[in-house]
Amino acid sequence: RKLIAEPFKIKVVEPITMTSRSQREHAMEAAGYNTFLLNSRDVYIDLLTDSGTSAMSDNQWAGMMLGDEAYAGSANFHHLETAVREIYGFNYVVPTHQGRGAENILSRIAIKPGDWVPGNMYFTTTRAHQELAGANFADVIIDEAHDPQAAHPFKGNVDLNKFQELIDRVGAGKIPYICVAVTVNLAGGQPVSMENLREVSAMARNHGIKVMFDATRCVENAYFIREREDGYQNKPIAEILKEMFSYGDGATMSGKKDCLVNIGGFLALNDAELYQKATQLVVLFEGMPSYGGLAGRDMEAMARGIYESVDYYYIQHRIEQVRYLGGELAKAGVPIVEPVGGHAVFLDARQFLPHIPQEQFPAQTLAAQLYIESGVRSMERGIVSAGRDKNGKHYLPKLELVRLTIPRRVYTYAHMDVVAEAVIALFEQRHLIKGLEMVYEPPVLRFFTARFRPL
Ligand SMILES: CC1=C(O)/C(=C\N=C(/C)C(=O)O)C(COP(=O)(O)O)=CN1
Repeated sequence: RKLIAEPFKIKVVEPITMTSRSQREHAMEAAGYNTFLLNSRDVYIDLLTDSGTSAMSDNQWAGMMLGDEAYAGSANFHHLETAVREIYGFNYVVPTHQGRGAENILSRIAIKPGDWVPGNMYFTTTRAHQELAGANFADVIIDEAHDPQAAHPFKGNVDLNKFQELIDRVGAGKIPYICVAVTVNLAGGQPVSMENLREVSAMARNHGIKVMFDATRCVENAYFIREREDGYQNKPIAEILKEMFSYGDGATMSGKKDCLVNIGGFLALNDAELYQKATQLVVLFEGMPSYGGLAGRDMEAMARGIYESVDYYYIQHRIEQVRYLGGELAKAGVPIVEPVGGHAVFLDARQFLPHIPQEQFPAQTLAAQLYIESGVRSMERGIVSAGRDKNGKHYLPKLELVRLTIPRRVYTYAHMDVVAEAVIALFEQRHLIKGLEMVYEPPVLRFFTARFRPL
């Protein structure tokens, strides 16, 4: 594969340092074998998340100097509003401090206790806010999404039969909206096809059910449509994105991913009445509707990031770099989720460590061991992230994954090679790896602060 050179040159660098194995063993033990609890200074290559960890451009940094910090009516808010209207096509924008700020508001204004919210697989904070507002989450993603080896080109697709079955079972009146994530993080950064969006939108609208996107990685989704769907081969990314969102009524957005900022998000809506309800709540949780918990400079950086994110050469490099890492691992026989997703390579911890039962947290174990081996930080996306159901039983997800999440415009191919070498070295000695037991379990979103020790 001919490497696609970075479509940027480096102007500022942030030195990174390598630690010794004994330093890493002590750091991992002190962090309770939870990579979320490691200190950044002890991490060599940080693949914990692509959220808020991307590099801003000189254009965005210039925007930071143009912060209109007026409490109300900031010029930067109007820039953000214009960018959302132009690029995503939604009428109204409510800025929030990040994605979950928007999820909180959407859930509270749209959900009544006892409602059902179907979605293409769950995401942790999204489902938490839906359940907090009294909804039941229903997974309506196609079966292939739960099979790490299924090579379906659009594993994020909604299974229309599952959606219809839910409507028949609970009634459309109990379903305020369907949440369509583009891409699907926990399935492995998997996209939804335009055809599926069209069909989901038609079915939802026939029943008076709204379509709300989780737009967090929507540009990556647009790239996969351009690459894999007939009729979209040479369409500009911005045009594909606009069509995607034309099938929905709004979106929650974590700007910390595809808007290329370190903090920021928004709730976008088309319905004036819903927007009015959102403005009544945003003042309670985030701030005035014209800043929503963000400084003017942050809104400016996000507005500029929205325009930059639809540049073909930027997104082509981003996706191909992730795919390069996946390819290096697959070539060495390391089990990964196929096809390689948009923002990360997901190691299949079940196949990597078949001798470790799910109750001994194989993905948590693998992430901890990879850090000790190499200083590379990754994230557990398995039974620990899935948490417990209302009756206190562990959810037992089919996907027990370790996510190697690639920040945007931060690492080079040399870093990808170092990561691949480390994972392959660990794979060759995988039979020596032992499981973990959980010694501290928080009640909500336990994966952030849970602690473990080796068995
Ligand atoms: C698909 C999706 C996400 O991936 C997401 C946050 N993701 C994180 C933090 C991640 O590491 O994947 C959020 C929440 O966004 P927030 O971290 O509050 O800006 C919503 N939807």
